[in-house]
Amino acid sequence: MSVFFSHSHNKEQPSLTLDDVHSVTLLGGHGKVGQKETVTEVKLEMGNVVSIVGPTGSGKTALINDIELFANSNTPTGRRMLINGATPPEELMDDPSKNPIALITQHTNFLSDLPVDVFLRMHAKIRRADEHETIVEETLDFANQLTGEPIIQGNSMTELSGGQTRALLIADAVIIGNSPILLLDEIENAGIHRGRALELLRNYQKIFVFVTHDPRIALLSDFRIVMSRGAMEKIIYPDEEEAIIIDRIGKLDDLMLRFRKRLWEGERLSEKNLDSDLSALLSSSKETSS
Ligand SMILES: Nc1ncnc2c1ncn2[C@@H]1O[C@H](COP(=O)(O)OP(=O)(O)OP(=O)(O)O)[C@@H](O)[C@H]1O
Repeated sequence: MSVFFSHSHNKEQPSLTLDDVHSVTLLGGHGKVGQKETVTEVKLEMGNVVSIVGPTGSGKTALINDIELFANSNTPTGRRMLINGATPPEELMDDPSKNPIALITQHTNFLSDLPVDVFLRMHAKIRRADEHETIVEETLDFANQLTGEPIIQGNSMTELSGGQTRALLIADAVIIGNSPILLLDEIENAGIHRGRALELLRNYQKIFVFVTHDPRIALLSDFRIVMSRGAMEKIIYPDEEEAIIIDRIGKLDDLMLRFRKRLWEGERLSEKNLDSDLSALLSSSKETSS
């Protein structure tokens, strides 16, 4: 028996409300070829923003699925997931109003064709009756800061674009659902402002776990879990040098976004505008580092 399956980890919590959740612990299992994971224990605490990085097929989605499924040595990875240091009670999985986890992927959708404001008001009345009017506004405002394309309240949920849907799903889970644990699987491809999203999310004390291929999200996280061949291989905390680099990566990213916008607007790219954007980027990087 492995050392981390200690007696205390086998305790089951009697019952738990969303506000009682303080931490999630992952106890390592094995990788795709049965190799034992080098990282045997990871603790995610309230307020943490964490990224999972690694090449395609390295097991990033399998890792967040373990969190979502309350893994208890019963998934292909053999991992275990604990809440507040103990095995979560089964009722958490069965009752959506008690489940502390919201998983949002590129394929998650709302199953409703109601107008946006009607849907949000209905959800808010069920989840947070006493403050439902103000939180609907807060939710829409938050979603609109995440997406480049403002959401029109009267539009039906099914008319939302992919980016708007992802933004509203996140806002709804954070504010109305009040989920303490949010798992976000590659949402960066869905028209969400990444740097801004992280800044905004940090205003809410939650555990945010990003599966990401985006360097900006990975470097802005509190730490990153590096996956390899289905296993958690390393945990990396950003150091001072990375804190400096992130500023430059942000500028490179902004440059790419500018080019993308030009393409969207039907412009033809030219060497001249590439050169002028690159030299503006280089001179602002020099100013920052001097
Ligand atoms: N520890 C493991 N043991 C057994 N199978 C695993 C393990 N980890 C991942 N797998 C399997 O390997 C395949 C690829 O894993 P996964 O989809 O999680 O990779 P990924 O890093 O999310 O890939 P992508 O970046 O392409 O989305 C899946 O079929 C998954 O079930």
